[in-house]
Amino acid sequence: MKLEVENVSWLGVLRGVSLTALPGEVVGLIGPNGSGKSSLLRCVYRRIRPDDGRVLLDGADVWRTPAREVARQVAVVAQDTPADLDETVEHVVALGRIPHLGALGRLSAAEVALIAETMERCDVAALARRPVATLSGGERQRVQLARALVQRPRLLVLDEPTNHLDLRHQVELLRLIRTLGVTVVVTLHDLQLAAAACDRLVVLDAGRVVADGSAAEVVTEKLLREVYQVHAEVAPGADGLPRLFLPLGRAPAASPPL
Ligand SMILES: Nc1ncnc2c1ncn2[C@@H]1O[C@H](COP(=O)(O)OP(=O)(O)OP(=O)(O)O)[C@@H](O)[C@H]1O
Repeated sequence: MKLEVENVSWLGVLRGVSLTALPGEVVGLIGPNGSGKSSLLRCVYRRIRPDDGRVLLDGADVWRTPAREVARQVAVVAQDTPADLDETVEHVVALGRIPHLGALGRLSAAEVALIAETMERCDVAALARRPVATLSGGERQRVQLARALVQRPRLLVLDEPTNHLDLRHQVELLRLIRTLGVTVVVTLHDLQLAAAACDRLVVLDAGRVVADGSAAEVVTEKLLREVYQVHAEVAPGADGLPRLFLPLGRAPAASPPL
């Protein structure tokens, strides 16, 4: 699915934002705290209505499309997804099928199999019978991802999906989203992970797009200095992707103590 954000403004938080995600592209949205990333995602998944501008999914304005139709095509893992704490993991994951259910509201055998397979993929199958309230933050996040994936979306919107995940699960999640073949828009704070995981990066600063391009084009010392106010060294790794060397005030290791 092609996503086009055209000149979107909202409450002074977003100021004329435009971006495009081509079918199957993984687009990373980066920028400092408060720059408008979550607000922009909310406009994309039709949670908030822009004061100006449009969001188009395969050319159709989301606000001229019925909410249920958007819900069938767009899955979201938001930072504020309600947790359904008393429900079991398998119940919460199955909720992802709601936009597709017919009048009887029954899951088909194929849907039950899809739910089981997706729980395996997201490493939550062993937790299936546990109430969500008893899970760790990272486990809950993987449950929300499984719920989004069983929806079989054409556009997947992820707001900081790695923020509770340990290193293994961060790598697995970002690998997984690259294998789905659907369009993905994802916010990430870890610029090195974003560079490795995304086909393209879009940078927001104070509600405006200030850079849009490949990781090598976008993650530069100038960007870190001007947008993040951090003086860091950026050098390409063997794969050509930018590596960040952050000034954390540590001197190089001295000779070992005697
Ligand atoms: N409903 C709202 N009404 C007014 N201001 C809002 C509203 N929602 C968000 N904001 C403000 O808009 C700005 C951008 O918020 P947003 O959550 O989009 O930023 P973000 O880039 O996702 O930040 P973070 O990296 O901290 O998650 C913030 O200053 C926030 O306080």
